[in-house]
Amino acid sequence: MYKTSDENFITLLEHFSNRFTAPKLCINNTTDVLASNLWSKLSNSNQHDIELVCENSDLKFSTHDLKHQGFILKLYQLNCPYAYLFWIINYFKDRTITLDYQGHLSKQVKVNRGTPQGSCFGPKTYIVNHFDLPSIFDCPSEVHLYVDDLAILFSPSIYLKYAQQVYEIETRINKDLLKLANYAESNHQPIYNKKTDTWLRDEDSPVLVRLSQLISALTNLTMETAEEVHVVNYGVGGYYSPHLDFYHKWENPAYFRKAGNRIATWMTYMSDVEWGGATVFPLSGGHIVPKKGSTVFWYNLNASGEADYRTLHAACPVLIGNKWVATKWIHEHGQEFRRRCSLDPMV
Ligand SMILES: O=C(O)CCC(=O)C(=O)O
Ligand SMILES: [Fe+2]
Repeated sequence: MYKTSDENFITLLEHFSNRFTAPKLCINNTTDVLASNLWSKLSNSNQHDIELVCENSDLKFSTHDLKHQGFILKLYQLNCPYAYLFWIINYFKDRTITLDYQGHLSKQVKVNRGTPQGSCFGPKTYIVNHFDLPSIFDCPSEVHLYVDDLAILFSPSIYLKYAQQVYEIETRINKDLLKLANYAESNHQPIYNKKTDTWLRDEDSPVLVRLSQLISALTNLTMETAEEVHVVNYGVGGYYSPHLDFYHKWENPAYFRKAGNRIATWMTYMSDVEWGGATVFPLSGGHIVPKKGSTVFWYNLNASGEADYRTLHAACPVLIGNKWVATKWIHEHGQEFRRRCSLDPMV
């Protein structure tokens, strides 16, 4: 286990004594569209910080998300000598970042989290910041910490002998995840116990065009009115509460005029999840364990266009690993000759 001895900080000081200039981040392999989006977001707002650059990153527990304020507090709690503390406060103070896209420099963006890319300050701050994390959990048999993730392993010898046990396990898991959230809060660390997401348009990559073609071929539904691909990432503790994918007309009539309701959901798991993260359908009693490359497809509406409430579903918390899904919501308009209507509301 890491100890914050003077020696470690002296090493840190040596490494960083020459590094007071603002780091420059180059975006490579970025399409013009993405870069100009990024560019306009940056120039239209002074709210954005380094988070914007890392918006698709899953390194939620890494030092990218290390808030400087929280880190300083932690060092203080660890009785870090004042001389080093002040040096580090100074090091983070007024740090800015400039994006370089093909020689075009953005204006400077204030950085209040993360450590410069490639610096050895990163791993060290990570260790200092998280070294006491495993101790907060009561229940798990093991907690593993990685630079980019955390794994909470619950007792491997749980056999479901009686129904009550399910409730007990759930209570234990929830208790520990709550502690994790509180820990994150007091360390000024964001914990993404919901999900992080982004949307990908067909224009972004030929792969997405092929995906749309594949979905259309397999479902016999048109993708003309479908939504962009919704990519979602869940870290440890990440979940999605029970919900329905379709909308009700009274919620947003304009939405319905455009393409109709979400007739069907196509969801591809882009990763395996070591433990947890299943998609559950509580009303129909089914659950799907994520498996990289596999897909779930279901109709949200009956053939009459009526909402099918049996499609209520949720994503269980991830306990070990990381979960990635890509979802395509397919709409009603254009399916008239592809999925025949029925007058029977139950069909
Ligand atoms: O991640 C999952 O398993 C479910 C995701 C989902 O239901 C949604 O994004 O609407
Ligand atoms: Fe959903």
